[in-house]
Amino acid sequence: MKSHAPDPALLFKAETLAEALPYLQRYAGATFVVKYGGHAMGDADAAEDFAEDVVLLKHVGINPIVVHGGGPQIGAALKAQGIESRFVNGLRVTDKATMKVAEMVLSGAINKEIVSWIAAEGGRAVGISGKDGRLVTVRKVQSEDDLGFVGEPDDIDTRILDTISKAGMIPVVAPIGVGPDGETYNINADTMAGALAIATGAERLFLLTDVAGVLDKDKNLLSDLTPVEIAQLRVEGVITGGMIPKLETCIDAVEGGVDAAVILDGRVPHAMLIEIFTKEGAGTLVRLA
Ligand SMILES: Nc1ncnc2c1ncn2[C@@H]1O[C@H](COP(=O)(O)OP(=O)(O)O)[C@@H](O)[C@H]1O
Ligand SMILES: CC(=O)N[C@@H](CCC(=O)OP(=O)(O)O)C(=O)O
Repeated sequence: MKSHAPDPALLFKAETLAEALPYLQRYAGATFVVKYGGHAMGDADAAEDFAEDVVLLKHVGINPIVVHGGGPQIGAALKAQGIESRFVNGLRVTDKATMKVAEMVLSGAINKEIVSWIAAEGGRAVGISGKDGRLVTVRKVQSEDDLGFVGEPDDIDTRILDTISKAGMIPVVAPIGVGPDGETYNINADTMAGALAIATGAERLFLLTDVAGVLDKDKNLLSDLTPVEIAQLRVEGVITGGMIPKLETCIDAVEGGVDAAVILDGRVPHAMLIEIFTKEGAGTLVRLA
């Protein structure tokens, strides 16, 4: 197990711990929702750094809530079983057989793996999905093509999250919800994280992915964006693919009361701490203005 003593020189760009202290204490009591994407879960070192960061946040009085993805891992498991996957607007068409595999991968494998990483760093995590404690009740996503068991959060009951956080533990949530009649639904992990950030009154939403943040047409990092600027980038065709729903989630979050949403590279060591505790920051920060 690594030491949790923060290295002020490395992490906080401060000369002394005293200089770093105001940064550390600034967010005490706040809730941060951290979405760890399937693409960001690269190697073991990245996972260890991620878990270490989450544990450190808890140590300094922040309530981290982890929401994880697992798209590539679900894809691999489906392929191994000879089940074809199809996406419509970035959402996986989910029939009963696909849902079974997705739940096995998300709730059974990835969720518990993240709980183990956090335990290895000295933290206490509780792995759940949106079904537990009826955390997330969904409505079926309506689309021209029937997407099957794909849901979007309709009603969120945060009591289970509050209970876990207040007990000094870290909730780790798989992007699965319960339908009105108790059926299991697949939810896009970004959407799930955004909805939980709004429902918990989170101060920050972090979306950890596999790029440095939002890049402009010359591939330079855009460090700050407003919803108006995002709309402009979409018109210019600079934002495509998976970045579109990601930024829509950020806009929904900040319009829903989250102070800022940040897209950053989960493969970079301690990217989240650098963003939170240094003046330079990391990734792309989305704010209302
Ligand atoms: N302007 C842009 N800046 C950065 N990434 C972009 C941009 N436009 C599209 N992308 C794509 O969005 C991807 C991130 O979305 P996605 O693959 O859905 O992430 P995740 O699996 O982590 O949720 C990047 O890897 C990149 O290929
Ligand atoms: C409905 C839907 O598409 N659900 C996603 C849930 C996982 C996810 O979103 O994972 P990433 O963040 O790693 O992409 C899926 O089945 O892939």
